[in-house]
Amino acid sequence: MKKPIIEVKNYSFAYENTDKKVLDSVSFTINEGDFVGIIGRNKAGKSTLCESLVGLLPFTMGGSWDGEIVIDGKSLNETKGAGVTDIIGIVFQDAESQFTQETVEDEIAFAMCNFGYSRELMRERILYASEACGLRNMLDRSPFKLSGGQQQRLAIACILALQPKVIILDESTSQLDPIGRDEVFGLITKLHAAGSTVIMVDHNIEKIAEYVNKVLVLHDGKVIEFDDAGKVFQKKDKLNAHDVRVPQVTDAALQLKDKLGFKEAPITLEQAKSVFAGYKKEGK
Ligand SMILES: Nc1ncnc2c1ncn2[C@@H]1O[C@H](COP(=O)(O)OP(=O)(O)OP(=O)(O)O)[C@@H](O)[C@H]1O
Repeated sequence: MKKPIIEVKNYSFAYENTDKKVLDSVSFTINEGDFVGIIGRNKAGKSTLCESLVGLLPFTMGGSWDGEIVIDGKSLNETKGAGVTDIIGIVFQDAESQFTQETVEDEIAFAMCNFGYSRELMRERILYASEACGLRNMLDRSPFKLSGGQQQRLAIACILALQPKVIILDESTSQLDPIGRDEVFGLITKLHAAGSTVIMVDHNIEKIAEYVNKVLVLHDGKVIEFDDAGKVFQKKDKLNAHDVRVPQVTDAALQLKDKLGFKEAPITLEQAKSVFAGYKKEGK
């Protein structure tokens, strides 16, 4: 049986000086090895949820909360948000603004220095993270002179050097061109295949449908759906009512569902190709 790595139990959160619950009685469990996409309209609370999962909210940045978040068996309420950097790490949208060092190598080393890693361990992890993220031949380059996709891969390498079990990407592909976006999705797919648990916030529904296995839909701070991606995207009417669209291929297939009689609409082009190829062969 899969082991729970993130347990969110009836968690509510309000920013300082407000009593509006930006997250309202949120409960869900993510297991080791899951690849979860978090979707929802603007201001649904997605970033607030991600920052809560790493303990930044409320413990570093303030705010009031209720309920509990447990990361790999550690309650953030008990650790006051600390002690989970080797379990869970977050990559934000604007990688460049977080860089402070003159070279890629120093940037990857930076967090490890702060955590007091030995020189040998740092060297080992720099090689591991730069290799995994395709930056091994760029260690002496300036982080500020990399392309958008390379900068996001560097931001991921900085997190990866700490070898967390869970990586969260909060809209980290939204400012990238299609090539940069594919670079990041390609890297994340590799990390997931190697055993990492991945949580990804992204407005690109097609990419989410293509890559993740579970989808969590947030709306006004509440979890509307949390299930296998294939199941969630069948619920077009419910998602549309919460300002979330389904993949275009699913939308089109749902319109043909009754006529063609398939049980579940495909959510990716690849799936659609095999569903519709079957119909062609059978001459239906
Ligand atoms: N530092 C803050 N102080 C007060 N309110 C905040 C703060 N940050 C976010 N909010 C509010 O919390 C709500 C949820 O914001 P959040 O950024 O978590 O949503 P989101 O789903 O990530 O949105 P988007 O898709 O637009 O990035 C919004 O109403 C936002 O205005």
